[in-house]
Amino acid sequence: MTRVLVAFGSSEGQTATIAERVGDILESEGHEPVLVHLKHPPEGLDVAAYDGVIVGASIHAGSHQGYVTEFVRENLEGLNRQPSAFFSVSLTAAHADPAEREPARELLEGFLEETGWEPDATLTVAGAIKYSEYGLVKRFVMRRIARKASGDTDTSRDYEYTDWDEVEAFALEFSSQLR
Ligand SMILES: Cc1cc2nc3c(=O)[nH]c(=O)nc-3n(C[C@H](O)[C@H](O)[C@H](O)COP(=O)(O)O)c2cc1C
Repeated sequence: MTRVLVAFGSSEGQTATIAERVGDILESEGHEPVLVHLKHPPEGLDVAAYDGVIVGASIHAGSHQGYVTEFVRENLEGLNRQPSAFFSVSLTAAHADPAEREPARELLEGFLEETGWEPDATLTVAGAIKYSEYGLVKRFVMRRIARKASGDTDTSRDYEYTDWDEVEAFALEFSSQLR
């Protein structure tokens, strides 16, 4: 059985939910997924102990979580040696207009350039707005971002934009490369 590390950063939980879905798909394909939140990685986490690695991170104020960048930098050699994939979660990826989604792709490419990582597959995927879970400042910031990206500014409810078919296709494609 192939062991796959699904390591992620998540500030409000949507990337964690996506990582769980990726894990479920890998499991249904006969692999053994191991999910790790990189904010609290287990001691001695070693990518060499796995047959493949998928990393996920979300974008806040134009950057992915710093602790994910750090993880990729520290494990660069191992990541570039084995099957690996990266998915980036953002609100920019929720734009209906492909041209408006481009900055999400640019941030993903910038992350890879900055770290030197060359994953086999990448995905930019739309996240969520969880107004009900934000404090006052975050709600204000998010409402401004949402006005531009999705137009969903009713702070009395939450919104999920993630395209689960896209997530499933990404996980299945990676799974097929592990055989
Ligand atoms: C304070 C804040 C800042 C954000 N900044 C950006 C941003 O600069 N660009 C973007 O595309 N999305 C931005 N987002 C949207 C998040 O990427 C989106 O909500 C995502 O689902 C968060 O994933 P997480 O729940 O795993 O942290 C921001 C969200 C918050 C709450």
